[in-house]
Amino acid sequence: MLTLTQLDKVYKTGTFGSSDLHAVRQVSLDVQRGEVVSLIGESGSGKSTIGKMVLHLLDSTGGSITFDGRDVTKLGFRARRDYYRKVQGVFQDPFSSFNPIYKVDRAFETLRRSYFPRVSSADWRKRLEDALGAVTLEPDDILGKFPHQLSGGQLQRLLIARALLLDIELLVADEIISMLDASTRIDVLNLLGELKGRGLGILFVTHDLSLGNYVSDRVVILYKGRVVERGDTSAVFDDPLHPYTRDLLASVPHLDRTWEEVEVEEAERTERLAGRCLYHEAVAGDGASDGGEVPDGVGLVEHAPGHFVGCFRKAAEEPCPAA
Ligand SMILES: Nc1ncnc2c1ncn2[C@@H]1O[C@H](COP(=O)(O)OP(=O)(O)OP(=O)(O)O)[C@@H](O)[C@H]1O
Repeated sequence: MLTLTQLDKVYKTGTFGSSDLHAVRQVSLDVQRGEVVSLIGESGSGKSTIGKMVLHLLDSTGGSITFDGRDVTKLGFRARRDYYRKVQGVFQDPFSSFNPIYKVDRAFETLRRSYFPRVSSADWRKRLEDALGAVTLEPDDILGKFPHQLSGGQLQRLLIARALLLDIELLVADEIISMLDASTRIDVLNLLGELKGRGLGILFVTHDLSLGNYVSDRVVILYKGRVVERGDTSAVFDDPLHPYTRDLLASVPHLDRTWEEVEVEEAERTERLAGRCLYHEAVAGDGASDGGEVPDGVGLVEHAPGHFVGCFRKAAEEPCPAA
């Protein structure tokens, strides 16, 4: 459904845009219907920039984004409207998504005016109630209220309901639960699970590995704007290959294992992978040059079925440890 191919974003920074900040480098990934793909990385790794490019809130500087085969990087006004029927985003801070001086109903009214001007009031009310029901909100508890009269979790679910009114096929969920308390978090996560069950594709942006592990079918690990590893969630979490992924995972406490057990496992893995780079080994094995050429066009090699890893250097400028 959604395919990013060698997507790039360079921000112009500094006085009069004199410097370049390469925030996203050659990122390739895809999201299919009915699956959750998590984009995981530390702050500044380029996750939100990718989400915003998918949502057409930012222009890319290279590569392509296609939705059902159609390039969506250069949509005109009308085509963009159609795209937003199918693709919507929900962001971290639900409070800033609502204008505090208007009742929350206004967010739905603007949607109705833009997309459903011919729908009767009775029909609209029914659709609204269905969408609110899908996110387990009672219309009478919510409608007619100002944003400050609702909790963060209620507002976040309202935003998801608003997206659902459009019959979306892809949701970009950017850190949508990081501002919610623990009990509301699980409600929203379970809601995402339900929506996925109904065929929605979700690009889930998070810096939280545990969340990524909990919700996703596949994960994409991003470091300094590059994909360093991606694959089925269990493959990446059970056998992290890239040094960055291993560092990330080693820093997460495990409820089911002691630190000692984790340390032994990690020491074994470190010994197995020391001084190696699976990417360059695979490239050399293929008879390709070892000079940083990209054999598959995305800078990753498939180490095991569905499990891809990039060069073991930790930044594009650094030398490969195996070089
Ligand atoms: N509008 C902008 N102009 C210039 N640089 C930007 C802009 N937005 C983001 N950046 C820079 O691009 C890089 C990636 O930022 P981005 O917000 O995509 O990262 P992130 O992984 O989503 O981080 P976080 O989890 O903190 O939101 C960072 O170095 C950031 O400072």
